[in-house]
Amino acid sequence: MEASLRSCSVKNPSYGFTRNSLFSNARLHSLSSSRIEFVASPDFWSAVKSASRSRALRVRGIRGVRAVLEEKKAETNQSSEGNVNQFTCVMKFGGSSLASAERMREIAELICSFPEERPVIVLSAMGKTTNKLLLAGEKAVSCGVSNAAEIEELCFIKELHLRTAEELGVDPSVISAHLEQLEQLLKGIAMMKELTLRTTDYLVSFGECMSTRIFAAYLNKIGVKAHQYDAFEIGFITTDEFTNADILEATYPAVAKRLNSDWVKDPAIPIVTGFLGKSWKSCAITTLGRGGSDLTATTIGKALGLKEIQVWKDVDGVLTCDPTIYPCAEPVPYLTFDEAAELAYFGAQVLHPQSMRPAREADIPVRVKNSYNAKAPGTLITRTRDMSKAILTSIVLKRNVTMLDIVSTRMLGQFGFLAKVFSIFEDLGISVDVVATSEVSISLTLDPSKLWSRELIQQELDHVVEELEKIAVVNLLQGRSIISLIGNVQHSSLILEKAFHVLRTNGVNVQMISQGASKVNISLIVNDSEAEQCVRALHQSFFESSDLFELIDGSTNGSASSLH
Ligand SMILES: Nc1ncnc2c1ncn2[C@@H]1O[C@H](COP(=O)(O)OP(=O)(O)O)[C@@H](O)[C@H]1O
Ligand SMILES: N[C@@H](CC(=O)OP(=O)(O)O)C(=O)O
Repeated sequence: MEASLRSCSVKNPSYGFTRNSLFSNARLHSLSSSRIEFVASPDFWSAVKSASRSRALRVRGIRGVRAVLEEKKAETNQSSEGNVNQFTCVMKFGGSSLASAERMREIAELICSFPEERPVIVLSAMGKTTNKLLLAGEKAVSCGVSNAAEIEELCFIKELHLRTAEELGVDPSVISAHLEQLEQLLKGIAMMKELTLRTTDYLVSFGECMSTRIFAAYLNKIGVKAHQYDAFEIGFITTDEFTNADILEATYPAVAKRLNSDWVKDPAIPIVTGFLGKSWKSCAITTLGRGGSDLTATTIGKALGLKEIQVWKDVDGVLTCDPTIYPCAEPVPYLTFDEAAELAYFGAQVLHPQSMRPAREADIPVRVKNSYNAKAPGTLITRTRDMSKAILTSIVLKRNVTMLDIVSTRMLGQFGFLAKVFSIFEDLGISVDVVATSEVSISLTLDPSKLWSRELIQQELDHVVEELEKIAVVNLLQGRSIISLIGNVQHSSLILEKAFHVLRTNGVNVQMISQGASKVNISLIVNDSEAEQCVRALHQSFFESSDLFELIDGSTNGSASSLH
């Protein structure tokens, strides 16, 4: 076992050290009368940390002597708990990379093509399995117990997973218990005629539980030793907001300890379920919100202190806009964590909105790559990047947004208006996306899916308006879109000048505008019906013509594609 070197100096050197005073799970490295150096097992360091906040330790066998442990940096990779790290990177593969046996074979080859890496692998469910499971759950509520086994989506999922196992030459018994339990669960839902959020999470967990079992079995079959892990069994502790749970801090040391110590006992590539966790209160399975496997990957990256987090998608990295809106979108080579977080939060499906947080906290680069085109450089996301030539990075569209215009019924100079408005949103548990204010009025937008999990239903909206009307005149406007211009807000005047020119020539009236405190995002609110046309026109203007480059540095040599 490789281990880290720690040094330990004695505060009262007159006592000295002997070989006998060594800790049972530390190996002697060097010894003098006042200083001892040893190689410690991963467990040792966490025991020390939990035993003493000051990191001072009473050395066993020498009464009265206090030793101060110092960490010797940079000897080896360290996990979040100071454990020795056995792994170099995390590689996450989404549903689009795992849609069939053929794709799984290619992913196995891809992993093996990096023999210098010791990766942790995070997998999503195969293809569109999560959507199918959700649909199966909805159908089960009203189909009757006797019809539950025949639900089309259940049959599809069974067939896909059994066929994949067969085509990969894997024993179907690795998933047969799960398929059986899934059918039982759907019958249970049919019997109860009810699908709670907690049951929804249990239901969708079958997707990741099965994809990881098939893939780990396949790697073992081709001679690559792998070990399947359910995230909810290895320390992914979450809040109990079912369908949109948040990772709790306790996750980091727990996951590091489990993965590292298992590797020490029996080295094998960990194949971990993305998207899933365990509620700290109820101990039930939770999910991290749609696309949550990205967050699983960055959490593991931080827990293990890895050098890189890779998320493998079906596109050549983060693109200048959603390719389904405009196929001419181009890859963005570099992004900061802030840019990527804004982009994800404001609707770019390519990354989970919370996934940048652990990577940013631990300062670990995230690389977005294409599993269909591994040679493409992808997008590298880091804390900082050269912004000297950056103007606009990406254009993001969030549809189906509700906008509220709130005008105070009191006089100008009335203080506390903003506080009152926001306390109403807080009380109702509603998240606000974009805000623009004056002293007596506020325009804001509400997240369409209220944290990704459920629709802001009309009843809830009526309730918001009712509460706000106690202090203001309220105008509710539905069917709006947020177009977010992610980029270098140092050039905000230039970006706005160009954007408004484009929108004016396309006959579009902007209904609200806001520049975020993060200084990487300008948001424009337009009608849903005009939004896609706006994105295409903005893309053409910002990324496909060279006049912007000329405007920024007066040069005529630049190309538009160097501007992000
Ligand atoms: N700005 C963007 N850059 C790249 N992809 C985007 C962007 N906006 C939306 N997408 C969509 O995100 C998809 C990739 O994300 P996702 O489906 O979650 O991948 P996976 O399932 O592999 O994790 C792409 O196929 C693309 O259609
Ligand atoms: N399977 C889950 C989690 C996930 O991250 O999926 P993907 O990586 O395919 O976006 C979902 O569909 O939401």
